Amino acid sequence: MRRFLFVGCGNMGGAIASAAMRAIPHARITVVDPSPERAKALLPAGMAVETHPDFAKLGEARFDLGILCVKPQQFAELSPLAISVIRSGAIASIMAGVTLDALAARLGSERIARTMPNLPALVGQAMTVGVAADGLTQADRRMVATLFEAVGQFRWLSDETLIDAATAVAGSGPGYIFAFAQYMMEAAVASGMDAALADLLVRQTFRGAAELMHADPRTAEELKKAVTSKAGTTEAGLAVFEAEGALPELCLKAVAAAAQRARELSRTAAPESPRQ
Ligand SMILES: NC(=O)C1=CN([C@@H]2O[C@H](COP(=O)(O)OP(=O)(O)OC[C@H]3O[C@@H](n4cnc5c(N)ncnc54)[C@H](O)[C@@H]3O)[C@@H](O)[C@H]2O)C=CC1
Ligand SMILES: O=C(O)[C@@H]1CCC=N1
Repeated sequence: MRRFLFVGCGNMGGAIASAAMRAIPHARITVVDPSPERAKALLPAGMAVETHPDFAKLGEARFDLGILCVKPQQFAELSPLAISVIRSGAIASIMAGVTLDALAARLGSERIARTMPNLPALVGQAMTVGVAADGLTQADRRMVATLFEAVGQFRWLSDETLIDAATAVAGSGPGYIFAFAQYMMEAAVASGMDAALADLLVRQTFRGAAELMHADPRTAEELKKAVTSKAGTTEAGLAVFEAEGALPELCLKAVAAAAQRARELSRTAAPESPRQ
């Protein structure tokens, strides 16, 4: 039996805890969240989860893995009691921009993984990367990988500096895709469609394109060419997206800006004193 402690059960904690309950046999899940009603609403009905508003009743409890799913500011405010419970086992953080050094300094433990999942965890299709501190054992690494494989795909990174780029591409990536869908819907409405039809056309086009890209071994560029007829409509649309300074350059700039923000968050969340 694996005992998982979820610290924070909002969008991401709720999604990962739900998947763990479904996919990991004998997982025993405990959730601490000051909004237990919201937390329960985000978890599947009828599943056995112990939910607490704080750590008051957990002083003696021990866990195999604590998963930190709070915002970085909320992490900074965790009580000494919370920290002593969390560090009873291995620890996985999903917080953007909180480094292994900052985690180790605050938690007083080296059995830590810093991970970055994304919101499609809600439908079991997350992309998660992780980087392990030296103190994480092989058994801990397998436990962390098993947890994140329950919500999608998981890869270990060998270098922590890559996690900022991974955050900019995959952590934030669904937000860019949803923004693109939003603008396509707005363009469809501007072309005369009603909002419901625009919504249907864009949702199904995104779903179909994503499933094709998953199922078909051709590269994204090859698939793009398969849609594009010589002197046809796609070519006309792509000429706008691929004009100088347009989408390719915007993607480079957006990923660089998000990675830069991740680095800034790391500096803000840096430990006040270096770890011993
Ligand atoms: N939303 C996203 O797409 C992604 C978010 N992340 C990271 O996940 C973390 C959580 O993000 P969301 O789930 O979106 O936020 P959220 O606001 O939905 O969830 C945070 C939860 O933590 C709870 N909380 C606050 N203080 C607490 C405490 N002292 N003890 C226990 N629980 C406490 C809140 O009540 C809330 O339910 C952030 O650090 C973010 O960087 C990582 C990847 C993707
Ligand atoms: O926007 C953020 O900071 C978090 C991390 C990746 C997705 N959401």
